[in-house]
Parts: sequence; C-alpha cells; structure tokens
Amino acid sequence: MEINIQNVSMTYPSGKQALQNLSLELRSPSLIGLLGPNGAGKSTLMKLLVAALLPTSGSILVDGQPLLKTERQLKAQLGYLPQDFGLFNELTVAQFLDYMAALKGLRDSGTAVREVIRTVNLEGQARARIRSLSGGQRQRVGIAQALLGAPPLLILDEPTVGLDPEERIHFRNLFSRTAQDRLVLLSTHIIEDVQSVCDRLVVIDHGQILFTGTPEQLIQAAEGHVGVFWEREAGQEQGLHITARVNTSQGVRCRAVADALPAYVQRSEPSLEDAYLYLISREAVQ
Ligand SMILES: Nc1ncnc2c1ncn2[C@@H]1O[C@H](COP(=O)(O)OP(=O)(O)OP(=O)(O)O)[C@@H](O)[C@H]1O
Repeated sequence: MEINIQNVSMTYPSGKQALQNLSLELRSPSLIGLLGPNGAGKSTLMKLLVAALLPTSGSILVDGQPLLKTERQLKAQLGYLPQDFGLFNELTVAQFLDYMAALKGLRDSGTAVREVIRTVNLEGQARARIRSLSGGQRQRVGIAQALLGAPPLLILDEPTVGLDPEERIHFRNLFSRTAQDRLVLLSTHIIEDVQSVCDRLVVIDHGQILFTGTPEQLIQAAEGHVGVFWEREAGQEQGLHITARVNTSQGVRCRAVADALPAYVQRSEPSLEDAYLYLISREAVQ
C-alpha cells in the first residue's frame, strides 16, 4: 500500500489552519512515528487519512487513486484508534469487540475477537463491563478494535496514552511485529515509543513537516548541538534551550541544545530526545 499526501492544507471552520501545504509519502511495510508538540496537527493529519475530515485543499492518493474514490475499500482495510473514542460503557469488552467485528464485516468474528483480546492482554476482563475498566484497560480495548481483522493499514493516535511502562513496551513490540508486513502510522509525544521500533519518523509542528527520515538521521542532525554544563558556570547566552536539570551532590547539572553552544558547555552525544527537542527549539526560534 502506498499513500501519497500532496500539498494538503486543512483549515477548520473556526478559521484555525491546522495543516499547511503538507506533502508526504507513506509506503508499506513500515512503522512510522508521527511526532510533534501539542497542537502540531498530528490528529488532524490522521483524521484526513481515514477520511473523517476532508482537506481544504490538496489531495490524498491511496495506491494512485483519490482517497474519496477508494474510501469504502480503504475503510475495510483500516484499523483506526482515534484520540478520543467513545466506548459503549454498558457493554462488556467481548460484546463491544463483537459489535466492532460486525461493523467491519468480519466472517469468523468469534475467533478474531478472542485473538485480539489475547493480544492486548485483556483475557481477564473479557466479561467485564467497559464502564468498570481502568484508563489503561480502556485504551487497550481501543487498540484491540483497531487490530480486529488484521487490517493492512493501522492508524493509531497516541496508542500508548494511559499505559504503564510494562504495557508500553509490550505494545511497542506488538506494533513493531505488526508493521513487518503492514503500514502502521502512530502518533505520540513519547520519544521512547518510537526510539527503537520506528523505521521512519515524521516530525510536524504548526501544521508543517519539520523532518522526515530515520531516527539515526534525526540524531545526526543534532550532532554538535547538544551539551552539558554546571548551572553555576552558566552565562546569559541567548538561544540555549535547557532540556534537563538534574540535582547532584556537586550542584545542578544542565543539559541543553543550541545552534551554537557556548564554550563552557561540554559537547555530548545526542539522544533521540535531544535531537527532537533541538529540531523543535529551532522552529520556535525562527
Ligand atoms: N475541530 C476543530 N476545530 C477548530 N480547531 C481545531 C479542531 N481540531 C483541532 N483544532 C486545532 O488545530 C490544531 C491542530 O490540532 P491537532 O489536534 O491536529 O493537533 P495534535 O498535534 O494532534 O495535538 P495533540 O498532541 O495535543 O493531540 C490545534 O491548534 C487545534 O487547536
């Protein structure tokens, strides 16, 4: 599957321009991490990809065909986890998933439902009413409905929200396995979620793409722009963006990113998080 987003802009009726002339190509198999600060336009982009919203201008092609022409076909191949999804509180987990399987037109829905319940570790809650679940368990029900029927395209808006660290690792690995033969696009604020598993990152801010490439390429772009220093050594330099402050027995150790690091800052190898913060901080300065 190949999705071509061509010069897409999206302005909400309120007048807010959420995406500006954005172009992007997504091809399976791959696991693509969509990163960006709050309000960057990630959810809007995902809603356009599932045809829940129409772009104000530009086009989206799926395997060369306009999305709107193939919408029906696409929806049959799509697993989507929106950011806020309504669950049917009075249904049990299994009933809700049965209902979603019916909507997707799955043939052997019983087997498919049992399988996704196992995949998201909710066997113990299959008969529990959704209203009685914790936030993390509800999120797993959302992931389960997206996985139903093994769709070739998975669009997951902040799938790891509300999950504990152990569960996050479980799902990170699950998405990575899933993407071996499919196209998985997931949005997140959490760098660790994309660190070791995504083969491609797309960073957006203010509705525009700031970066697209591998995590290694993002890190390379930050080399020479990350360093550490003791707070007491700090000058008053402008343009230094502090990313961490740690209290130690010798004082406060700071980590910072900047276009040009002052002499008292000791250069350090960038992590993916440093590289992301460097990219975003440059955007903020411009
Ligand atoms: N229905 C809407 N009407 C008007 N403006 C909207 C609507 N939905 C989103 N926006 C605005 O569009 C911009 C992009 O929002 P979007 O939800 O796509 O960002 P996001 O990157 O997903 O943010 P977050 O990480 O906080 O979920 C924001 O400024 C937001 O306030």
